[in-house]
Amino acid sequence: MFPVFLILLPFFITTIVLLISWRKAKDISIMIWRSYFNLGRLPGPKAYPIIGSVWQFKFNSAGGLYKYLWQQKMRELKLAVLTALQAWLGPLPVVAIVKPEYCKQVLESNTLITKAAQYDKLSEWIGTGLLTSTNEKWYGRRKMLTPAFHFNVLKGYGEIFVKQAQIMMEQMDGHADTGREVDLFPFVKRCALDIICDTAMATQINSQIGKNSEYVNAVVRISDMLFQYERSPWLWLKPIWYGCGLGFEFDRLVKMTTDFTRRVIAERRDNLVEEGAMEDTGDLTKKKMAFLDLMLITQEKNKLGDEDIREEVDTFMFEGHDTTSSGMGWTIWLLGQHPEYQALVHAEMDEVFGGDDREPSENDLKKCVYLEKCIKESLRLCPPVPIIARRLTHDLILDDHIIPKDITILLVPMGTHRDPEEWERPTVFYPNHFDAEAVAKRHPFAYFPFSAGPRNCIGQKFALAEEKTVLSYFFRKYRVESVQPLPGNRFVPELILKPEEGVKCHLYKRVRAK
Ligand code: HEM
Repeated sequence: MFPVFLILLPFFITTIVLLISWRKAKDISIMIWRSYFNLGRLPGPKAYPIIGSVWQFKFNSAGGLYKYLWQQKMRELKLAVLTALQAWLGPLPVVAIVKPEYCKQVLESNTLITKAAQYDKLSEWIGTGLLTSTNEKWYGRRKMLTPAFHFNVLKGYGEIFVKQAQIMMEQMDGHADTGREVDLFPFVKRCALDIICDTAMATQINSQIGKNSEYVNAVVRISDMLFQYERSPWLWLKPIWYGCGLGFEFDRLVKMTTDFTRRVIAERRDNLVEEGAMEDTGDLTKKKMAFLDLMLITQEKNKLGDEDIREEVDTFMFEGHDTTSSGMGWTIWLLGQHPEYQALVHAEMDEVFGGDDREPSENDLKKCVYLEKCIKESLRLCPPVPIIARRLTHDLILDDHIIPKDITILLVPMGTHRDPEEWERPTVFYPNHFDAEAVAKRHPFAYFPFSAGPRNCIGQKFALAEEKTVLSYFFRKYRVESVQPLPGNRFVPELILKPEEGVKCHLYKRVRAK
């Protein structure tokens, strides 16, 4: 009996693998077939077999999708408002939706919560943590991690925001009043990275003062490679991905960063044990602790393995620093092009803080109302997460279009945020878009930089508090003039939206009203 079983085992496994691949292949073929018949009435770029529409997109990423979708195509089709588009990424169809009502249908759904295959490569780094998991795993993790973003816990992070903002000011100081331009983006990025390492892992990597550059560079390079992979269908073939060396580089960097996280987790556990702080004493929202501490303390109760914790920490590392640095970078850049709005921010800073360099209290930050409008307006024009992708787990009816099950649907905040039916000045920086009366008149899904519905960004309050704290220091101290406005400095729609040429500015110290 035993040897027969052993002989049959490989056949059994092969059959299962073939069946799974066959079922997957069958589902994909049905979806492609149905897409040919159902998507024809949606506008979109011309597609050819195998290569699809990618030949239309320039391969320097700055030229890509946005330029095509929202400028060229709208002009060609004489469309005032774009509602939805179809395109073919290689042999696979995607539908991009823009109309707020369509976005509502997807984002509010409790069933359309499955991330698209486009996140699979990212999962090789961050695993299937909160961002990439689905169904039961996602529900469990969301419930477990929500207390880490409780108002009381966020208050504790204020100290870290302040400490890192002060270091950023020191680092920038030598670049003010020099008559030379300076790219402020790397400063903001390192500040955001140090903040997330300290809050997520209780670890100071001190990238602002030039430490741990190997880890920092690896995180940056992985993000670049992920975007290169997504927009180049030929790289999806393993022989090409590895043949051109990218695959090996990617695997090496992923191993390096995940090993770093594993080391941090082990050291942190030892510290907590030493401090006698591993006890789960009930209401954890009353304590000030890093996300990692929360997971370690509740590890047994939540049945988490070390690798489960590792993937959540790396998820925060990915989602929690590139996004906020992009948000702060764009806000500085946009205010640097609009001295009239920057003067209003300065007036607010002087009113709230006088000539003081003090740490902003909760109340101070509440009073920075105009600064908040500018941050929100920057997130409108330049949303750090430029594309949100879902795999449809059932057919979706959008007006009279049937979007077939299994297709990838893309929500594109940059398009929705410029809908001329919703925004008074769709393509220009205009902080008054966030006046209370204007907000009340708008469709609730005309603005979703943090996504919306059940899979919204768990870190949005964290992000806004961080941005307000850091920028309140920046605008108390400096006036800024951007060197390159659009179109010279274009959007790079990587996984996170970045300015192609950085945030090049002239920086001036301010004389503050007391
Ligand atoms: C300006 C800053 C930020 C923006 C614009 C932003 C935007 C977003 C968006 C659009 C999503 C949905 C992504 C998708 O469905 O594919 C998301 C999800 C997420 N964000 Fe953020 N984010 C920001 C900051 C942060 C921070 C600071 C953290 C953590 C500290 C964070 C953690 C997460 C996590 C864990 C998810 C997955 C949530 C889930 O699926 O349940 N984000 N974010």
